[in-house]
Amino acid sequence: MSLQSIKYVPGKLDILDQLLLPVQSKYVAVKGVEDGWKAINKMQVRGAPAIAIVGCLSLAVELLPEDFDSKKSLRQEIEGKLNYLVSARPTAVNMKIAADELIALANELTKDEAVNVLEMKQRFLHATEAMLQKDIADNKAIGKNGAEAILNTCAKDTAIRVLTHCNTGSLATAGYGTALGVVRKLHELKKLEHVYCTETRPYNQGARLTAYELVHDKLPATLVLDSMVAALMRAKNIAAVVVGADRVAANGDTANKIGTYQIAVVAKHHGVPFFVAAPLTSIDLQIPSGDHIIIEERPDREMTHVGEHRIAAPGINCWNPAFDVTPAALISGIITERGVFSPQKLKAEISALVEQ
Ligand SMILES: CSC[C@H]1O[C@H](OP(=O)(O)O)[C@H](O)[C@@H]1O
Repeated sequence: MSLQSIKYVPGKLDILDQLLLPVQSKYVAVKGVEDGWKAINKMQVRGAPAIAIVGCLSLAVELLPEDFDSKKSLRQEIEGKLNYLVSARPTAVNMKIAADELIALANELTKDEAVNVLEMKQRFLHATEAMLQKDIADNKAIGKNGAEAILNTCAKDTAIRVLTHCNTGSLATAGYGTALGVVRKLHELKKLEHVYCTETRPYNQGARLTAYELVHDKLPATLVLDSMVAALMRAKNIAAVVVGADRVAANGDTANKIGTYQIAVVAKHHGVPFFVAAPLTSIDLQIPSGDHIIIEERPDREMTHVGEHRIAAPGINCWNPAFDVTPAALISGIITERGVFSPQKLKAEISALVEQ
């Protein structure tokens, strides 16, 4: 059982094909940007941070053997290929933010007369490669900050039960995870009595991926159906919900896997704190609210079939949005690597951090 979703050395990128998990653990080569785009679009790799990392590294492996006759031509290649990668899936913002930052770096290096085209390529490659370790460090910080925030809402001397949705672990990131990183930290602190994970229809990130990670790490865990969340909160004394994010708007509205919104509504009804865990690279201060987030709609077949087996009547219409938006009013806190923020103060506090 491998939990390393991404394997990279300069010139070689392999990803764990998450469409085959948990039955088969198989790595597939990503030899360039077209492979990267297809792997992201088909969801062989998924999860907002992992999408950005695999997208950018797919460009790195493509550029490494290439020679460029000018910095301008290299810059044009970088900008064109990164913007193409952003088009693979529209909702998660991490790929867009990474693309914008790397394009800004390419523009800066193009203007710097002290940098030749070879050095420009090397510095670009190093910037993409740095994403791997930074993501793991961010996730460890998110885990620590999130565990502290959740424990602060509970009686100090008790281990707690938490619920999570979709997959936000090592299979959605470079390692450790965001919301699942918080769960891992609670376990490390011996404060996790039990974690419940939803199956997360129709791609089944919970049943296929989160359960895979929890069994691998030997955490006390139970899989529940998406339809069980209300009954679970009534019966099992859930202390907190912690989920990931694909895009957090400036007012704290959060786009995340479909089903997150209704979990937040049920948590409100039961008085259960509801936390979002995400790196700053998932926060889009350029959009004022969740109304501006594009929600990806995916193929009907993801709903009508499980693998090759049809489970829905032929001819039925389907609606398959991959995400929904949870209003900031339902979110207790947004857990990041730089701290935990109330949605109402997010924009002001993140802006102040970025300006530092
Ligand atoms: C840390 S992963 C964030 C986010 O991505 C997942 O969506 P998908 O599996 O479609 O890429 C899910 O919404 C996670 O919460």
